[in-house]
Amino acid sequence: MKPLLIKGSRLIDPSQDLDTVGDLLIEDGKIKAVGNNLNFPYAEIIDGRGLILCPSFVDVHVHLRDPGQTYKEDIESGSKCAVAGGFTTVVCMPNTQPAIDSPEVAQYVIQRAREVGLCEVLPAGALTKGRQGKELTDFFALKNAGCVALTDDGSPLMDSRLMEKALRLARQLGLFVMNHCEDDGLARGHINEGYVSSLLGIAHRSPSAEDVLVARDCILSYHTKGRIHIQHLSSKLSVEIIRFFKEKSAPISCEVNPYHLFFEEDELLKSGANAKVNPPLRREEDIQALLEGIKDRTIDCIATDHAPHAKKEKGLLESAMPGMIGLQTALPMALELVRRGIIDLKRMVELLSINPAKLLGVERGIKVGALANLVLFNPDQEWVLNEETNLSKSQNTPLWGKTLKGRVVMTIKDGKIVYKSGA
Ligand SMILES: NC(=O)N[C@@H](CC(=O)O)C(=O)O
Ligand SMILES: [Zn+2]
Repeated sequence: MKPLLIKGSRLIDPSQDLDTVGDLLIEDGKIKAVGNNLNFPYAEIIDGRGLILCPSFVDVHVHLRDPGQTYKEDIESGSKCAVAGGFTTVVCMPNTQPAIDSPEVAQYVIQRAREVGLCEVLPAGALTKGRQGKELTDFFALKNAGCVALTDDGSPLMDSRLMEKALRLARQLGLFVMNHCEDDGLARGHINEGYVSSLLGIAHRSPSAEDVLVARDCILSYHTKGRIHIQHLSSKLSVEIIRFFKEKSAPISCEVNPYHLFFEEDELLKSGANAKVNPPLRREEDIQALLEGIKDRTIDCIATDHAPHAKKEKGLLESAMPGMIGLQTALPMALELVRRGIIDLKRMVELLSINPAKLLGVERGIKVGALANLVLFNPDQEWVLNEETNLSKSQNTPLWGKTLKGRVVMTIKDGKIVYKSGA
């Protein structure tokens, strides 16, 4: 591979307290030099002027639907979406068919991702066999097969005794537990409990469903000292509960799906089932609480919960599958937070790259000698997510056909260009 010399971009890396314009040389997969007026005659020169170069993004919550539901996404199409969105590491959820509840399925995912050769795909193993919530999986075997975390995502683990045991066991194995926090009994409905659910007469999923399980899992993490990662936060009170337990030094981390930072429940009246997601889009007061959590570091990372569904699965609201695709839209949405003055670019890179990388123990950073996992993006380029630009097998997002601001120009994984935008 020819060395790459990216010249004149704005280099941003909060882990190195770096925000400066300069040149960066990549050789043999690693960052070889960072500085001004670098000249290496044998290198491929990339003009980075007017662009931002930062550590590539890490997504701890994606659904690649492979094995078993590859009609709506697979490891190849999902990897293409990831690198086009600036991600070079993703954690894929185990709600596949069969579930990732055995070493064999975990190994399939890892091998397939290596064959595709675009993005590092790290499987999360299921917490319980078949994600049934009844019997813990073999955490030791799943860890040895390459699983980095354990979750039954798509479903909560309701049995508190099992959750307590899982936290203890995962801690001993150096794994962490993630949970989809919506209490089954309170989340039988489809959309947020509010004016839209009453207007449409559709059964709701109350915020209490999330708050109750977030509180339980924080309490269990506090007592067991087992690491819990709360997935896709959506409610005001759950942010406050996590803030309280983080102040008591419980080993808790959490994520937010960008859609919950921008869209209220009334988006369902505009986008129909394309705005149906679990947990559901809620209200302005929830959005404000999540944004507060983004600012004061209660929320550790942005995770897309990229959840592809086929058109036929996004018909009537009640029967539609919940979830939205998000790998290619995370950057423009996160940049909108910067444009609105809610966070700065350094905090954005922390949320999309540095923090999720730390959660997983994967390396990210602009420092000489580090593996070159980088993304070069144009924060001002406008583009539309449509048939031409979408790389997912699915199109389920309220952002379909909308103009987005901010686009990846190039994504580099271990020194190799794995994505280059056509435009
Ligand atoms: N978030 C969703 O609404 N759907 C996810 C499952 C999940 O993450 O809960 C999916 O797999 O489609
Ligand atoms: Zn979930």
